[in-house]
Amino acid sequence: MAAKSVPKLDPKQLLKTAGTQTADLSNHGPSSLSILNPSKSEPTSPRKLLNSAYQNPAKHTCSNVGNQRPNHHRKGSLDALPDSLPSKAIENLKLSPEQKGPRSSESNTDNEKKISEQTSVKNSSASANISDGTSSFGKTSGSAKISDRVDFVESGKSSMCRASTSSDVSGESSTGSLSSSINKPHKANDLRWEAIQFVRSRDGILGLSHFRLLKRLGCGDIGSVYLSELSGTKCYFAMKVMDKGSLASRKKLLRAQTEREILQLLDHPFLPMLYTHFETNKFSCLVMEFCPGGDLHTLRQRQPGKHFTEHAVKFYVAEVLLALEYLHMLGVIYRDLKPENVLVREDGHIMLSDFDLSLRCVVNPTLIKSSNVDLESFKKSNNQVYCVQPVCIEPSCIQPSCVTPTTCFGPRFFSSKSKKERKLKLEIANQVTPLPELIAEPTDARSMSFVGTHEYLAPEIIKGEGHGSAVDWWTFGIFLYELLFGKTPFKGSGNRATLFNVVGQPLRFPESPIVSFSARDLIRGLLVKEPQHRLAYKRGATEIKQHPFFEGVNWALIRCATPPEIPKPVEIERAPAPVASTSGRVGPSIDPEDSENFLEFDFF
Ligand SMILES: Nc1ncnc2c1ncn2[C@@H]1O[C@H](COP(=O)(O)OP(=O)(O)OP(=O)(O)O)[C@@H](O)[C@H]1O
Repeated sequence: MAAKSVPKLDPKQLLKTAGTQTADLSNHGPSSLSILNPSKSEPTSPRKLLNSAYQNPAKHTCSNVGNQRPNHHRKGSLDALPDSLPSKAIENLKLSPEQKGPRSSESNTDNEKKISEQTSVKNSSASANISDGTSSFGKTSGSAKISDRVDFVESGKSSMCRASTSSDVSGESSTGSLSSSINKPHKANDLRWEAIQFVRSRDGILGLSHFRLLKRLGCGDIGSVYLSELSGTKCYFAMKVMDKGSLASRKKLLRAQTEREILQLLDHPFLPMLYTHFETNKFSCLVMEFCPGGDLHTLRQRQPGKHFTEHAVKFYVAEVLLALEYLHMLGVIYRDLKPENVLVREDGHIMLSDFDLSLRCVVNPTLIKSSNVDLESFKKSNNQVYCVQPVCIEPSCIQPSCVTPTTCFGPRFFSSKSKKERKLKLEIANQVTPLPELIAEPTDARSMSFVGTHEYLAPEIIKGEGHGSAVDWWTFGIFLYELLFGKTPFKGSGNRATLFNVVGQPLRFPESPIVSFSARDLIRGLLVKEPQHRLAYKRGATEIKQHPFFEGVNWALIRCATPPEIPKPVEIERAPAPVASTSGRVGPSIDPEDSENFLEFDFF
């Protein structure tokens, strides 16, 4: 599913055409927020922008993707373009460098160019460098060039990483299972994890030749995903294989890098586990958990009436909500929620996949409500607010905000009181009051990018007003609607009509199936066109969790709840390697240097 940018449309014109006024389109959101680290790129003409941002779908067809909707241009595509771009859209595209987000609309081809230049420089230099996808997060410190996550990268032969973050690391990562399980504590007892660690400690390095590629599971805009076995272990993985040459020529290196960096951060039951990442001369490979249950879009098609029961929906969306909350806490705005990207794991629980459209930004978790003491009186007496250190810093975005000046690392609510008094008060608080409420989500981040899937695009993205984490709550509302009703609420006859509907048409519910009041009320709260009035805008996922729709959900134990459906065990065919291409080779074959198996791949 190709990620595409779509031109910004003039909101007023959109409204005029749509003929309905449900949103205050002149509202441009909080004005105090600005985009950091502006792009240095020159103004780009709309067509040029689109040409670079969109790839001709015909060039990148994927013959074996089973889960695509009939409307396969679900992300922005050329057929969404108005015949003549409104002047505002053109203005938008000519924003001064200060106003542009570096990844905006993927229009920032210069940025990607830089990456690609850096890559080629690195390619020609020492081949033993090890890339560290996560080290860019430490950039603000200016010194941390080696992160504790280097062990996820098996080889740096031709790293896609920025030179400044990887060039100091050389040699094979000195990983052991100890450091690995520190990085991913939830995987300490995972057999697949242990198998990877075992092979790595035995052979020193992991590469393509350690895997048998059994079957292509699907392909996306930046690579193909293969079911693969770590040879001789009966441990199965989903391996995403990306052709680096193709990524560079299509200016997708940055997207691939973003996805890898985000995957390296994750350790959550409803998000993919990246077991390892390695590079060959031609390919960049991500080895992830394999989800045999397919995706929720395909699963929905198999339900009676092509929609899930409310009970099942509650389960799936609750898990997705937790995954989004975790991502936001890491400073990741997901931006691409849709049933196709929610995979079903072996145990029936979900796994959110596909992070190449995600945006990383700064977060400043903030305590907004203490359980037993009024925050204002804290501020008066202590002038301190509970704030946790930002988790990550993406050079390409975004202004965060902590609502008040903060003292980081730990609550110091009672500094003026004696130790004894403080202890007592804390004990009482712990007994009788709910947990403190902490915002750890980038609710104020703003990006000007134009990415997503038409039916799921938030109005503020379409209007080009800048967007933040509230876009994930909009998409969450559309997602909830689609699972319940079997269709999305604003779908028009074509992509362009859909965009108009999203911005201008009011939300309506079909008469059937009958859906509870609380479900409709939650959808109404989420699908508010103005992000600042949308549910969860201020306090993030907490607001949604407290909605009556989720009454009875045990958030802490949801991973132990029984899923609505457990996938049938997959018969893993012992297909003899190599996997030959089925539809004529599109991508290059792997040469002997890349793999002893001489595999051939289809790409894109
Ligand atoms: N961990 C996994 N387990 C099972 N199948 C997977 C897994 N990851 C991906 N797939 C399958 O491979 C397909 C391609 O996935 P991929 O993430 O590369 O692209 P995509 O979701 O189509 O979107 P995009 O074009 O934005 O990258 C998916 O549609 C899915 O069916």
